[in-house]
Amino acid sequence: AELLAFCRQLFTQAVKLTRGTVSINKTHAFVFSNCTHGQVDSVLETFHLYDLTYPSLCIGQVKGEFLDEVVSRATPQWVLELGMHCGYSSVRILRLLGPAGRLLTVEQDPETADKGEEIILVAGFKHPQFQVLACPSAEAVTGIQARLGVAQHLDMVLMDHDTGQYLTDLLALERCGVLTPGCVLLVNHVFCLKGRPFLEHIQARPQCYAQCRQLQGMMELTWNRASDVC
Ligand SMILES: C[S@@+](CC[C@H](N)C(=O)[O-])C[C@H]1O[C@@H](n2cnc3c(N)ncnc32)[C@H](O)[C@@H]1O
Repeated sequence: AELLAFCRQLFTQAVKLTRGTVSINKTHAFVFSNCTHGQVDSVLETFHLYDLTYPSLCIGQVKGEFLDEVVSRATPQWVLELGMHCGYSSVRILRLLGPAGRLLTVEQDPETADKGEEIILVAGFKHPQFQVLACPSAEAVTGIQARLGVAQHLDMVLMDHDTGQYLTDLLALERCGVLTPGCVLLVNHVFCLKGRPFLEHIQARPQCYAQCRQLQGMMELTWNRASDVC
């Protein structure tokens, strides 16, 4: 069965390679025109269908289920997502938030941000459940306190943008004091070369960061800060 799964994966990858490079326009057009508008499950299934045949930047179903499990367990009120792309992970998060739950999602490319926002709306979510910030993560993180209003805290952060930017953004979040004790960080592609400074930072501070689980390069961490040692 494992060999069969491996062969299927190889075949899928080979098919995808013949379909060119990742395209936000193609992803958006496919999902927009093939899903049932207003039905969140249909939106996700249509992303999965696209992902079977075309190259895509979305985290996909396996990591998506990992994300679901983390969100369901953490029951966050405020979630920050860095790297929205076409809105796949945003939709997964939003469907699991409680009535008071809010998502701030960041995408540096304005056209991509528009397309991702449209997919979130198509899935049936409305403002102010979520807010799209079309700017680089560094800018979004710098102004995060103003966005959080009276809450002034984040319960969960998903990093799936530019691995070379992970540490800078994390340090900025630490500095502005918006991470609540117990805040969950879910960090994708954490083991790639550009992610090394981030990994070294958290591994050097076991009193501040507890490493929980990881799946295919996506790592779950908890921010334990309760003193000045961090
Ligand atoms: C891997 S995709 C995100 C996929 C998305 N999380 C999902 O699963 O559907 C990364 C996205 O982050 C954006 N990005 C890269 N660097 C960024 C930065 N510094 N600030 C904000 N967005 C960034 C890219 O434009 C791209 O759309």
